[in-house]
Amino acid sequence: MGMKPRSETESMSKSRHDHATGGYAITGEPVAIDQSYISWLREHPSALSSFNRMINEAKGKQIVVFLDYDGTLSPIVSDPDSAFMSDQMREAVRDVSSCFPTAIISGRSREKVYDFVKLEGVYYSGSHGMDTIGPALKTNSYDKGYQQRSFDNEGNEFTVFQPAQEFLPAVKKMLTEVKERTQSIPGVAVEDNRFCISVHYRHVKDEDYGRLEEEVKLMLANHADFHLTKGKKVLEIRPSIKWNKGDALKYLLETLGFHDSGDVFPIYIGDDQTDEDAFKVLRERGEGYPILVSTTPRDTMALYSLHSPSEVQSFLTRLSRWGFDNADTTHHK
Ligand SMILES: O=P(O)(O)OC[C@H]1O[C@H](O[C@H]2O[C@H](CO)[C@@H](O)[C@H](O)[C@H]2O)[C@H](O)[C@@H](O)[C@@H]1O
Repeated sequence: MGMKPRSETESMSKSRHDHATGGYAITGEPVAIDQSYISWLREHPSALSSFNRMINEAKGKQIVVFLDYDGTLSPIVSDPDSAFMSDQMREAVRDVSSCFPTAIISGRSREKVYDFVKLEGVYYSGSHGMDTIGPALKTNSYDKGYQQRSFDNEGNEFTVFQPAQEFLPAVKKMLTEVKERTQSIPGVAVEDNRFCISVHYRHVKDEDYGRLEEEVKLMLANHADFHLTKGKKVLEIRPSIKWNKGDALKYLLETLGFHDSGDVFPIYIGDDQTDEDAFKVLRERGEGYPILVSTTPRDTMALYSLHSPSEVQSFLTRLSRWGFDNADTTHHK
C-alpha cells in the first residue's frame, strides 16, 4: 500500500460511466455524474481502474481477501431476510476463495451469513467479528479460553473464536426486552445476530424514530456493558469489549500465519461504518488494499472504492482470473 492513491479521475469516471450504463441511462439520455463524487474518486480511486497497480504491489506476497456481506456481496434491500446473494456473485467468491484465503466478516450471525453464502472453503466471522471460524488451532497470541477446536462434516479441523462468550445470556435477555419495548412502534424489526442485536428502522416513520432510539437508549442505561452503534437504517446493540471487524481481521491474519508479516497483501472490501475498523487496521499496518463500496462521497479510512456490489463482483472475477493465470508465480492457498 504505502503510497497515497494517484489521481486517476478521468479514466475512473469514464470506467464508472461505462461500467454502469455504457454512459447512457436506459432512456438514452447521458448519465449525469455527480461532481462531488468525481472529486471524491480522485482521493479514493476505483479499485477496478487501479487493478494493475494493485497487482504490482501484491507481487510476491500472499493475497488474503476479506469481504463484508450486506451492501458488498448483496445489495441493500428493504427486508433483511431477503438480502440474497446472486449466483454470479457466489461464483465470483468461490473462484476467489479457490485462489486465495478468503473470509467474510459480517454484522450478521455467523450461521446466517453462511446460509446466504453457502460456500465451503471460506472463513466466516459473524456478529461484527465476535464469532469467527479460523484455521485449526496453532500457537497464537489470543486467549485459549475463547477458542474451541471444531470439525466440519468432512472432518476438517478449524477453530471457533468467540471473545464475547460471557455476554450471551445478557444478549438473550436484551433481545426479549428490546422486542417488548419496541413492539408498539410500527415498522421496527429486531434481528438476533447472536452476540449482537440489530434494531432495523428502515420501515419506521420519521416521526417515530426518536421514540425508538429513546427506548433502545433507556434499555442500554440498565446494561452498562453494552453500547450502541449505527449502521444503514439500523441500531446495533453490541457488547462493550475491545473487539471489532478490524480485530477479527488481525486474528485471521495471525492464525493464517501472517502475524506482523510483510509477506501478506490483505484486501478488505466493505460498505458500512463498522468496516472502517478493518480499513483502519490495514492503514495502520501499512499493507494491502482497503476498499469502500459506496455510491456517494463518504469520510472513510479506505483508500480505494467500488461503486456497488456489481463492481465488487467484477473486481473479484478479475482477481480470480489473475490468480488462476498466475498460479505458478503467486503464493496460493
Ligand atoms: O456487516 P454487514 O454484513 O454489512 O451487516 C450489517 C447489517 O446488515 C444487515 O442490515 C443491512 O442490510 C439489510 C439488507 O440489505 C437492510 O435491510 C438493512 O437496512 C441494513 O442495515 C443486517 O440485517 C444487519 O443485522 C447487519 O448488522
